[in-house]
Amino acid sequence: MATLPKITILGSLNIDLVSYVPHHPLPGETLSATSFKVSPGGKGANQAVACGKLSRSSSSSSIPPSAQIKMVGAVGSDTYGTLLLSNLSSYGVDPTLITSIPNAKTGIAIIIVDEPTGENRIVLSAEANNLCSGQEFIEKALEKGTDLLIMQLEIPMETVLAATEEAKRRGIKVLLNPAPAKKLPEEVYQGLAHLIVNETEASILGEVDERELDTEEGLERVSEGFIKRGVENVVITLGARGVYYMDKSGKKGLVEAEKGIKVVDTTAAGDTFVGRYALDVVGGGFDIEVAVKKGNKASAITVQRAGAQDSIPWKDEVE
Ligand SMILES: Nc1ncnc2c1ncn2[C@@H]1O[C@H](COP(=O)(O)OP(=O)(O)OP(=O)(O)O)[C@@H](O)[C@H]1O
Repeated sequence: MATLPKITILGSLNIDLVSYVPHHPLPGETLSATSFKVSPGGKGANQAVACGKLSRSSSSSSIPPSAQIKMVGAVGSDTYGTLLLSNLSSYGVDPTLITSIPNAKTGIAIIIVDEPTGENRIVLSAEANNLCSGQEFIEKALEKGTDLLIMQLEIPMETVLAATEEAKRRGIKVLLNPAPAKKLPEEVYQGLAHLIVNETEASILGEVDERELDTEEGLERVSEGFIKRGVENVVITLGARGVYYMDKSGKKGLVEAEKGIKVVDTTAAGDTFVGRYALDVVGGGFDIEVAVKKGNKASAITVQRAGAQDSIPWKDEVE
């Protein structure tokens, strides 16, 4: 049997503790929530789940998986850590390279959602995610046979930078989704295979006003800027407008978002896009336009469902 292409995600794992309230509490106020839920999250884990679900069938037997997905990161030695690992397994992601750090706590996001308006307030405690540093993580992320390394910016920047440099040295392709946006050193862009940004990230990293992205000419200028800095493939996701792409050969275009759908919750739309696009990167005969169109279709399914990882479609739902 041919070996499956291998994608590794090096990034964050969090547990979201979500309380739904009739209004945001005032200072000193104790408020009863109308409902509460615990759900696995973190951009790293969400993108790993997107790769896992989109590379295999929900019924597991009918379609064989199209890729092997591994996650590298850190959790605490608590029940939330255990929950995150078993959750990844259930979505087809191999969690065995994730480090459970003794005496550390798992990353937590405390989210309060005002039910009438949907406005949320979030307190993020990165905890174990902040301890994701050192050569051990880089070696795991670049294990022999890795075809693509995906990273975001919810773990220490020095880990992302060191892993990027080492991946380039070893000839392993990197897909960087620099979220949340932070300025990056220029050498990151040089030889970077795939850069996927949303509008906010594009304007911060591209050093332009967000209004510049309102027109196709503006999107072209910003993308060209990244290509000149050494990126091979640039993708800007535009929410309800769709996706803009450009590669170093000059191939470019705007793919419109799917129309006539009922948008319920856009959480994890970007993560779904990254997962579907990544599977095309390792699938052979990569064509940026085709990869972007598939990503756009998959994330249109995610926005029609509530939740984060739950809302990401399986392979048999997009084919
Ligand atoms: N309202 C929508 N209708 C159709 N498709 C959408 C809509 N919103 C998002 N999408 C799809 O999802 C992709 C990613 O969305 P977006 O640009 O908002 O990413 P993001 O800001 O990284 O999202 P998130 O952080 O919530 O995961 C879009 O490029 C588009 O393909």
